[in-house]
Amino acid sequence: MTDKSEQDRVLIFDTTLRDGEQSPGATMSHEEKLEIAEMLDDMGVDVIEAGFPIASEGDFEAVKEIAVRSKQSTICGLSRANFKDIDRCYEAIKHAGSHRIHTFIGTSPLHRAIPNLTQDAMADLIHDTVTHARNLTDNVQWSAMDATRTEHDYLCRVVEIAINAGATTINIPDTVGYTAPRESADLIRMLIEKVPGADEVVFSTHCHNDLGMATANSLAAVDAGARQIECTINGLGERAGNTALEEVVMAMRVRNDIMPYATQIDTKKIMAISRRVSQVSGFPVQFNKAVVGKNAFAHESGIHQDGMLKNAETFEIMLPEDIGLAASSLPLGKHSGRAALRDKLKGLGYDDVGENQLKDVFVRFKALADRKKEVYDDDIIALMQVVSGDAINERIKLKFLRVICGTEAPQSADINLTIDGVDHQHTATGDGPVDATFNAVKALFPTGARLELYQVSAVTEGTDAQATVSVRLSEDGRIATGQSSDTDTVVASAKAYITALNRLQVRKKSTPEVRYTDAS
Ligand SMILES: CC(=O)SCCNC(=O)CCNC(=O)[C@H](O)C(C)(C)COP(=O)(O)OP(=O)(O)OC[C@H]1O[C@@H](n2cnc3c(N)ncnc32)[C@H](O)[C@@H]1OP(=O)(O)O
Ligand SMILES: CC(C)C(=O)C(=O)O
Ligand SMILES: [Mg+2]
Repeated sequence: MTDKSEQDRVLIFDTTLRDGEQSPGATMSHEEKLEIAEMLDDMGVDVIEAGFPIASEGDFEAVKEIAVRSKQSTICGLSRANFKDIDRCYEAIKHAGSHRIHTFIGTSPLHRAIPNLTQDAMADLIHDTVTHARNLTDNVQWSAMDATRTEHDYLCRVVEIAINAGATTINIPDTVGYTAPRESADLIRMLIEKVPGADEVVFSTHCHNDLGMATANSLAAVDAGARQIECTINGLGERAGNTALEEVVMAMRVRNDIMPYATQIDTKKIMAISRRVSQVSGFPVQFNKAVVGKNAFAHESGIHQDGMLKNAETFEIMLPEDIGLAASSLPLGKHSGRAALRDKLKGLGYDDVGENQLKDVFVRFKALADRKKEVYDDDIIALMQVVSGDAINERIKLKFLRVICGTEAPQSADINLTIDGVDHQHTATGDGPVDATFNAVKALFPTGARLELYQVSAVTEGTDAQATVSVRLSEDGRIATGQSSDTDTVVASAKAYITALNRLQVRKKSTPEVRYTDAS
């Protein structure tokens, strides 16, 4: 493999604050833009496109302040092909230690029709505007909007004009995400080969993701000679978005054997900025998004978890730490196996779980996982409590429970308990479904037990969370507590109440009479 210092440098041009912000609904506040710009600067982005200064007073002020505060990144602003835009852009970016004017115009037949310009008239406009920009600064980027749908001859002609007028970066955007990897590479290669002066400038690629090929198209362009990738955090941007920064950067890092290019991005900062951009833009990152998705380093299925526990390289091609993630995760769910459960129990401090107990908890875990999307740590702890509590005494067992509740009183509970091996059934009413359930239990197993405490807590997240119910009963100075977890709060309440009753029986010598003996 080539030494890093000898590898071709690919510049990372981030346009989260310009193209990214153009996504409907992604508008960021002034302070949020400053914060994101600072994070981009810190992570080593070469060029930050901070905004479109002519667009609004707010955009102008944001670009200006980002320029003032910039440390190492070049600060760039966008402008159309007219002097007014370019002047306004320069006013905003000139405060940066390193700044760039980015000017563009749509060169394809469809886009030439927007300002209604002939090929020649547009060529003249490009010459004049790039020259104007170059008179203001020596760092000028020119973009041929919709380049991938522009006639090749015309594209060569206007690229040459822009170079001769002083552009230092030539950007070849796939504005509507229309190209494909081979074509993307061929276009850049063709321009570099054919346009006089092409070797004097940096060719840049700016891809959109309408067909899901933005990352592939950008990397193909780099392979053909482009040395700047325009991208955004989380792929934010117009319509289906832009090339995602984290994807191209990590692709070149992970597959450096076949893409021997270097960037100066501190990849450990990827996760933090991804989360922040998601928060400030209000655009959630899809769970299975490459590199930064919630599931990108998570494995739920048993075979994968087993593999991961034996060697993480079996199912992961990059280290989570390399993108700033503490560790991979092995969330437990219905597809998980014993290996992951054992590992989880260990992690939770259950070091001495024997094979039989593991078997028992695994059966309960699978049953729970069938009812829940994800089984959380607290679910496992709750299961372990049930497993160890079960061994104590189970005179009373819950066999069946159905409650009727809602706005119309009275609420009722139809319960079937197995008491000392015999089934008993009773229906009771009460002030709410839990009260009705407790009344039904009391009717079947009458004791003098007093309810001292009833507490519900949602131990896991979501509407399918497990509720943990704690019940404390007292009788003749003796106290017993029961705790149970279930996705159904009333079921958890019944089980907790019964556990407490069972424990109370262990603590007293006499056993009460059972009032109802026949299950219906
Ligand atoms: C592919 C891209 O991402 S391009 C960037 C897109 N981003 C944006 O448009 C966001 C910021 N835009 C804005 O705030 C506004 O559109 C402004 C301030 C730039 C212009 O606003 P308005 O003057 O009201 O014009 P409007 O938006 O209605 O139309 C765009 C005008 O710019 C012209 N235009 C579009 N692109 C260019 C260009 N590259 N160079 C010169 N003129 C252009 C259009 O022909 C049209 O001109 P017309 O009004 O003479 O018909
Ligand atoms: C302004 C240009 C570079 C653009 O965003 C595009 O063509 O997609
Ligand atoms: Mg764009």
